[in-house]
Amino acid sequence: MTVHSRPARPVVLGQNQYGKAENRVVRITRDGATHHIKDLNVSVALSGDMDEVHYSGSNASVLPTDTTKNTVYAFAKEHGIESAEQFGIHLARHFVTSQEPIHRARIRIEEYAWERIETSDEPRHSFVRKGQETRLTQVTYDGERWEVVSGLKDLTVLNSTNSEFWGYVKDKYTTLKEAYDRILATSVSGRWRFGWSDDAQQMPDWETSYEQARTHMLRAFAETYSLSLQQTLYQMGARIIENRDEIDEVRFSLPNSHHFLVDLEPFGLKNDTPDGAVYFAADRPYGLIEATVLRDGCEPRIPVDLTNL
Ligand SMILES: O=c1[nH]c(=O)c2[nH]c(=O)[nH]c2[nH]1
Repeated sequence: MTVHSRPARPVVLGQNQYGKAENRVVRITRDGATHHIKDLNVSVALSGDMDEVHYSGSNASVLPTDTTKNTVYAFAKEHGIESAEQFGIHLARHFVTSQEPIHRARIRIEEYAWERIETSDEPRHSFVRKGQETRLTQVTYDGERWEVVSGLKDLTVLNSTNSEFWGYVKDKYTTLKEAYDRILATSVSGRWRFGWSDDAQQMPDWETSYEQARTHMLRAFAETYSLSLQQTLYQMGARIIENRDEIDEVRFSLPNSHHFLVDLEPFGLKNDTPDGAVYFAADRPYGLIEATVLRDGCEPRIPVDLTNL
């Protein structure tokens, strides 16, 4: 009888790779009052001597995908993110040179572009995602009266400081730690209703109105020292009502896009340092904060559920 170390197989393993996909890394670098942001989605795929884990389940050559995730966050803190290319090269070299069974590393990175929200003065820690927003309007006419509701959706904004959240109700299910310096980020969905309702009235300049409402809203987001997203929302609406006579009502639906400070202590790295930090940008679940802000004496007419508009 011939003894084979491995039985002849009618089936063999082909190309394979593994790793952690879509690590959402936000790196804030603080240069005094001026902050810089790098926002990446990093996917790691490793391959090499990985036959055994597939054939027998032996994990002896497997660097856990969880470790590849931790490496991405630790490198973002330790070495910074100069560019997506430089970051990808650094990671790929690390996996191939530090682990004998790993022969190839493929790092895919999407980078999300942000630009600064310009305010009249420092500090500079407010950003808006480039080219994301959609402008909206709804016009209704019954032969006599007009109703115009305009607005936008998918306008993503972020403050890298000047946001706290504490002093809230705590019951037996509350585990949230009070935050004294957190990232505040949201994707704004907002509608505003014009006071113009009949042909005898002076019609607003729609283009100027949109530009100005957007600018006032962004400035209020950037300039509010926030104790909650609810407070920031109110300021954004109030700023539009105060500055734009043609607008009587504003409604916002604001997802609270949570950014969690990554615990890098196990790797000997202090994350929350004066020169900045690395965050995990979670996409769900998210807090959802919604409210209407009105000119005093005006009727609320924008539907509560913005998806119906
Ligand atoms: O700004 C916030 N408002 C909340 O109501 C809330 N709830 C929560 O868990 N985090 C936050 N943040």
